[in-house]
Amino acid sequence: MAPPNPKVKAAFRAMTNLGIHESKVKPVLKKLIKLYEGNWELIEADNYTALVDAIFDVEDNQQEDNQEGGVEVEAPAPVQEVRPLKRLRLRGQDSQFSRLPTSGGSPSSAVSPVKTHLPTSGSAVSPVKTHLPTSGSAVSPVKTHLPTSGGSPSSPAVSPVKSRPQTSGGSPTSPAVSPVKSRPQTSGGSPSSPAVSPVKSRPQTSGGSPTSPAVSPVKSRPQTSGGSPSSPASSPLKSPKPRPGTVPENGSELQPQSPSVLSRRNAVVDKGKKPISPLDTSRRRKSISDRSPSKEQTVEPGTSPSPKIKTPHPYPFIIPKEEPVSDEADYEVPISMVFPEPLSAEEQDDNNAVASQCRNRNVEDEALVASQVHVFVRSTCNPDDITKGEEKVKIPWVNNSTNDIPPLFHYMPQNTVFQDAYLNISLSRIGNKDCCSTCMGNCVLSSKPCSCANKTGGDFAYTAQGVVKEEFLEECIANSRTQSFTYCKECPLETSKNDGCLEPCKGHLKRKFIKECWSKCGCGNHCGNRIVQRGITCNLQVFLTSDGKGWGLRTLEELPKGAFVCEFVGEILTVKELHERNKARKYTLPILLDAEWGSGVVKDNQALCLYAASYGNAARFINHRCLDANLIEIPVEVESPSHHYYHIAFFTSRKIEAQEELTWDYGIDFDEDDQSLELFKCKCGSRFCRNIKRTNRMVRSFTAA
Ligand SMILES: C[S@@+](CC[C@H](N)C(=O)[O-])C[C@H]1O[C@@H](n2cnc3c(N)ncnc32)[C@H](O)[C@@H]1O
Repeated sequence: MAPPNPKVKAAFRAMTNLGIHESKVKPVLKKLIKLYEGNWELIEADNYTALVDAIFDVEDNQQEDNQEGGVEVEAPAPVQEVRPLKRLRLRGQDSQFSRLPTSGGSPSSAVSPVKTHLPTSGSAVSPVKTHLPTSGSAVSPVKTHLPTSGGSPSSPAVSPVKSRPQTSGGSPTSPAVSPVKSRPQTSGGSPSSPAVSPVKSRPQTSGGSPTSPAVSPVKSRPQTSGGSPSSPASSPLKSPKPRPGTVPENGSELQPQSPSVLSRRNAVVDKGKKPISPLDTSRRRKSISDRSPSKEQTVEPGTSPSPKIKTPHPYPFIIPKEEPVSDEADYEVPISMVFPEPLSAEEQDDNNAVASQCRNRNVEDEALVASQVHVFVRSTCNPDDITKGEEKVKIPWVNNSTNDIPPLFHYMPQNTVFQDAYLNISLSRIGNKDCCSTCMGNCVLSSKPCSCANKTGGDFAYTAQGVVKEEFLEECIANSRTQSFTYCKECPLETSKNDGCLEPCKGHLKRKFIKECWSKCGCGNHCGNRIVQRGITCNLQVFLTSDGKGWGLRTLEELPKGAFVCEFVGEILTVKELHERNKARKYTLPILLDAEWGSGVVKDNQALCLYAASYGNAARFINHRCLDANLIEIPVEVESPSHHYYHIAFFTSRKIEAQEELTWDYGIDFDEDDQSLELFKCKCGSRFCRNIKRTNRMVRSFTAA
């Protein structure tokens, strides 16, 4: 028999000093060693906080289980024993994850007990108790079963916490927030930087208070038949009131822009273009009629073609490893988890610091990192599903080349108001022309276009097969390339800056809208004119790109031309909030929901944008490609009869092969001469790359001089 590991002995000793008996320590320690892949630094850090946490949670769970089953709970441990453990655990929670968002706006104390099962190296399944934020006080108990490392071929590595594949019963809730469309920017392209968000706003209502915390349902997700009452997906979009500037540093660097974007100086860039004045046409894109059929380099060598195939472990802390603790059989280790709520700017900083420290493994305060990492890992980095069960499909992530993990963010399946945005979505505002209340079944199969189709332009945008019609799609693509703009007399973006320096409107891209049927329509949820609102249905995967763009999103299945991939989801901000955020955090370039701004009906304080750095969905991982990207964004009207608020949906602009990276043209103008705007060095690889052209021009002019 191998001599006892001195680290194990030291751990026992430390626990004994805290009054915890060896018998309680041993099984938990064994699990922890596996969970942390034998990384003793994490276990020992902060006087064995992780171990104490786990032991404590085991006890908690045992007690809860006993209570649930009506069984007499064993006598509580002496107060002296328990207190120090509680403190340790609570301190960690308080530091970053204790306050949970609720749809009601106030930090919620309510949590949804969700049972998940931790993967184990053997066949045993470890039940893990998680506490998820709820949209209200409702609690939805959800049981999840994690595959064991040996059992599930789909598990690339053992994940500390496995969220269950979504289900009809409704997913656990997620912290509410709302997306906004911004553009990616940033110097150097941080792989950890979050994302972008599209959304569009509608003409504000004159009576509505822009600052009203009114909650409006933004996006319904009809397909979750069971619809958890606590699911934020079905709840209004009002988020709690986090402090302004809650964007993680790395997230703030990622805002892609499509419809419109802000520069660091708050200059508007539409479709990624440099601020353009009505008189300045020089910066507009030239129309290119033939789209390049070239495909992105997509398949990462050695990556799994589908989530079903086992891939090398992407995360260093979660891979079980042989450890000489004991030869006892694996057993269940319940661990309590509290999911985070939107973090304050400071907390975001802390989190980002933790994440980057984890990556670099070059930290000054290992103890701090270690004490936070286990919570972070459990709640955020499930390699089997970044959505935490919020979507109908799982979206795994893989990284076969480095130890990097995806950036910290809160997965959110639908846009949610950050604070002041007023959406004014109500059934009473949806008139007869705005819905097809007398329709039945599937509108798309009808020979006559319904009212919704009329609003789309006289015909349905979707075919009976559920893809965007060729003609409609081609028009959208052409519009995005030729860039036709409208201009405000007084642009909400400029006036909301409130800096005494009113600049002319930079222009807002004209777009073709799709109007989908919705709840006030007579048709059913299966109606073919309800595509975007059903959410993601294709198999996607987040992966670390091999060409320096950081993380990217790819499809694991072949997608036909015109197929819906995902919506751009993020926080819904007013442009005023956006400016405030930009003051607090430089380099943020959100996307504007500016479809109606040129009409003059949108007041400054009602103009909206989307911001996906902190809260968003899989779209935050979509990288930019100049001109011949394989996705096109199309604004989609679902629940709002005007274009004050709307959704931005990504559809394939051509057939896409399985394993191809999904890309979107952020609309960046690499000729940007605004010194305050830091753009990443484009590595899209397109032969139309605007950055390459710019570089070539610079070289030429340099040589000429
Ligand atoms: C919306 S995020 C996309 C996801 C991001 N790659 C990540 O790792 O989180 C936008 C950021 O990705 C990087 N990026 C996107 N497209 C790129 C490109 N074509 N070339 C270089 N970097 C790119 C830039 O850092 C940009 O700020």
